[in-house]
Amino acid sequence: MELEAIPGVGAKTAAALRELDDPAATVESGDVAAIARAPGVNEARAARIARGAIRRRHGDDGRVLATDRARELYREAIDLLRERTVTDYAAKRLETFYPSASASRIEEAQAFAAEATDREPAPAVREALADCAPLSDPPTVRVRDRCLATADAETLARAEAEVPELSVETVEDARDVSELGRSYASVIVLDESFAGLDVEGDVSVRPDALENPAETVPERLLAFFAENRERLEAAAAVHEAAAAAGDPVSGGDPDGESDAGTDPPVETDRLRDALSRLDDDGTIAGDAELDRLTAAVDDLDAAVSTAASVADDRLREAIRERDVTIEGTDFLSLVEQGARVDSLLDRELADEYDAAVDAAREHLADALRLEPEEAELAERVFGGDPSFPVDHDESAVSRLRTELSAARDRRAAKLKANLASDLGDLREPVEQLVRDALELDVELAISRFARDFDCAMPEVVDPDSSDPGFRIEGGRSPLLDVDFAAVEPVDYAVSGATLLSGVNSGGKTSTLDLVALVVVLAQMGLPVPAESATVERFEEIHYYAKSQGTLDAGAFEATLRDFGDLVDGADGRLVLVDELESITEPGASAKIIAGILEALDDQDATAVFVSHLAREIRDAADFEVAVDGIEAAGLVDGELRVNRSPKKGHLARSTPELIVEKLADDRGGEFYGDLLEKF
Ligand SMILES: Nc1ncnc2c1ncn2[C@@H]1O[C@H](COP(=O)(O)OP(=O)(O)OP(=O)(O)O)[C@@H](O)[C@H]1O
Repeated sequence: MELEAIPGVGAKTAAALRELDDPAATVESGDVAAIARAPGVNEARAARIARGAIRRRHGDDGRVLATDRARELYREAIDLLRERTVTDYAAKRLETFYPSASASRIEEAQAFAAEATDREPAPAVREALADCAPLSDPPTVRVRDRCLATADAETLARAEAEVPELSVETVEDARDVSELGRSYASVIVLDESFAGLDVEGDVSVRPDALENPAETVPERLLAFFAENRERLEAAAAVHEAAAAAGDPVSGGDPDGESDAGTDPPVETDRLRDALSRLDDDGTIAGDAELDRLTAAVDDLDAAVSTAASVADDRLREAIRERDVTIEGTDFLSLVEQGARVDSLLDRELADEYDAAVDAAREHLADALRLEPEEAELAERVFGGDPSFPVDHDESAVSRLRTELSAARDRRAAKLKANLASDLGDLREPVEQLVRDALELDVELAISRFARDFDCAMPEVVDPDSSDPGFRIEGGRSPLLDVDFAAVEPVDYAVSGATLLSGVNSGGKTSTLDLVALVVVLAQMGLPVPAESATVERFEEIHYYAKSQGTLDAGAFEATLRDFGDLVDGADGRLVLVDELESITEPGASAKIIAGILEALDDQDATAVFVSHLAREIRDAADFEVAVDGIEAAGLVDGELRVNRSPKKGHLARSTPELIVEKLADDRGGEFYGDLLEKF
């Protein structure tokens, strides 16, 4: 696939995406986190790219949201969903849902949403999701004790690109290799031509080394798992919590094409076991023998010096308690030549000296927890010529250190290789494990949204169906300034162009918001806050909010031009307009609105114009304008009692009319009666 063919992907972004393992498949997968691994692509951008790929797949290049207010409503819908996510990932991923005019896209999203709404949002799962995040790639680890070697320039370039962790050295012959063997603990020769090579040291010829990075640089895998430990444990916990809640994470994928199977892609116990063998810095953890050898190397110098002190103390004590007879000649030589007492020690305190040396050896072996064969080496550290304080043999210490370090490195390398081989099997499945957990957050957000606002999956019908326009039953807008529990259900259906009249604060604007929200959500493929809804698949949604007061001539002209464009090819459009009359004086407004309505009606657009001038517009129109009304049942204690569902074919009485009527009833008299007649 040409990446540049995706809407919104230019040459630069395409170049960044090509850095991904499988750019086309990743972009197509809709996996926002995976796309965001491309250099310089953040998650918001990744969501746009994923959306672009969806559009391309469905040949969906239209823009349904045609006005600022329509876009605002979409943002509000997205916000309601995002508030219900736990992870940042899910919040971004929700942005791949957009109102579409493509039947196949809506169906695809509906299938995903339908499965999502079946999910039971269990609190334990939400809790487990808190630490979930997409996997990240750790920075390249440099491994200094191993190198790759080749005589071939091409192999060299490939090796440098594929195994940045290791130095790649050029060799021409066995001598070069043997030279490397002296500088590196191990050398891996990549050329077949060196097969059968017999040089000293840990040198192997492995032409397939680049194909098996897990073997060549187990550190890479270990670093990956160490870096992602918390995320992996969190993802495992999500799977377990979901299974415990009786709603296991299935291997759903972001395209909504779920596949069967409810077992997590990785046995979580196996993953935990592997992780427990790994330290946070990518080294081996939890191996007693490795810990012993590491500590022995680290503590060697300190242990030698305490062992010497132990011997000194023993000897000091022994000397203090002994009467030493010293011959005159010895005494003379001591006094005259400053001779050392070593000879005396040897002669007079040989047993005590031996006991002190034994104590030092024992201490060293105990302190370093040495194995018998190591202890043999350690014995040589003490026991040279008698001296006080007791001396140790530095070269024996150094030999012991070399032995212990080599044993430690051998042990670590073996464990690393074993662990890397276990982790290698998990590398792919854990990607799925984490992705499924994060996708579950998306699903649960949709499910919670649907539950919180008593949603139903709408029917989205073809524009040329027998039932175009929209029909909402029991719609309750979550965008109102009242508690959702207090929102009164609204039934409203419109096919063609209609005026919506009604008392002040009757809920006209709220009705437009509800219609826009339901249509936007329906075309996103999501459930809508209504008992049921049928919505035409609109090409475009034009929602104009109430204008703030009269416009000056220039702004008025611009607005009129907008509407001129709007009525041009209006077929398939949903037009929602709130009190357009306020843009200019009432008389002119009525004529303009009548004209626009007429043009829209002619073209089979669906339109709702909220207006207080319904009567005047109807009078100014050359066709039978449909008028619906939000009716007040009356004024009770100065409060309006409103039936929130617009009544079809009904011009609602205005608030002033209601008040005059009330006065006529309450007060009686000619004036109020005459006034009422004028309405
Ligand atoms: N379905 C509903 N359930 C409960 N309250 C509602 C509902 N619809 C509207 N309201 C309440 O009525 C208030 C006024 O609604 P809205 O602004 O939609 O009326 P309006 O008819 O457009 O008013 P105006 O003619 O002044 O523009 C809202 O702020 C909300 O508190």
